[in-house]
Amino acid sequence: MEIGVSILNIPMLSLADEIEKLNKEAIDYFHLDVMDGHFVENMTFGPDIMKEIAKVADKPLDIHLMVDNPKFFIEKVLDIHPKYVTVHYEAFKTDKAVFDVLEKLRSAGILPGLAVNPTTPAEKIKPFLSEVDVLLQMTVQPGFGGQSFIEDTLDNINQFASWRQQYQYDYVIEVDGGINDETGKLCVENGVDILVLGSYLVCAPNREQALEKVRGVQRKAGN
Ligand SMILES: O=C(CO)[C@@H](O)[C@H](O)COP(=O)(O)O
Repeated sequence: MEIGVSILNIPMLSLADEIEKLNKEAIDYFHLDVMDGHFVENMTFGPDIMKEIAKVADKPLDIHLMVDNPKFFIEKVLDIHPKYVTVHYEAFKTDKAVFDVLEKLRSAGILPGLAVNPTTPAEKIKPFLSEVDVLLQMTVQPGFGGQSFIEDTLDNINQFASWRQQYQYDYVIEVDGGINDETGKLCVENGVDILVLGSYLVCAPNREQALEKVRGVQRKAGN
């Protein structure tokens, strides 16, 4: 099990300091939520800020594009070499457009991811599973941090885990939204590999303890 930290709930003006602090914590990725105010009703940052983040972050970047026009952003982040770039299934009008963008990422040396909103049935994602390295199941409606985990999303998670086994796919399953030690445990028990921690970690009075709680639970479960 790996841990990404979503920086969405960090005040923008303290981003550099907070990233420096988070560099010292036992996390595996910085999860960057890019929002354009169209695909979701919130706006965050664009390529220039991500380039600044890349200069201070010493963990791999996991970019989550909650935008209508992912191609625009992809072109502009190639030179910061993120590990993953994840686009939303719901942002595309045709399956071909989804395949094209996943291929574009792979040919640029970036591991392609597909994100799924809580209400999107797993069946819709099935055609793309052989082409993705990360399957990001949103466990809240995307747009804002601090929401509660939607338990119904466990159905999709189970389905993705079972198809992975059945068809020998090798994508990792990531969850994002409302993740804490308890919901994280539930997710890992259902086949999740990467937990994105947002407000649970960023707003914790003691981040090390908060992380230890999540890692401790997983250790007991043997993951
Ligand atoms: O992408 C999103 C929300 O759209 C997430 O990354 C949240 O930022 C996670 O924050 P918490 O729900 O854990 O507070």
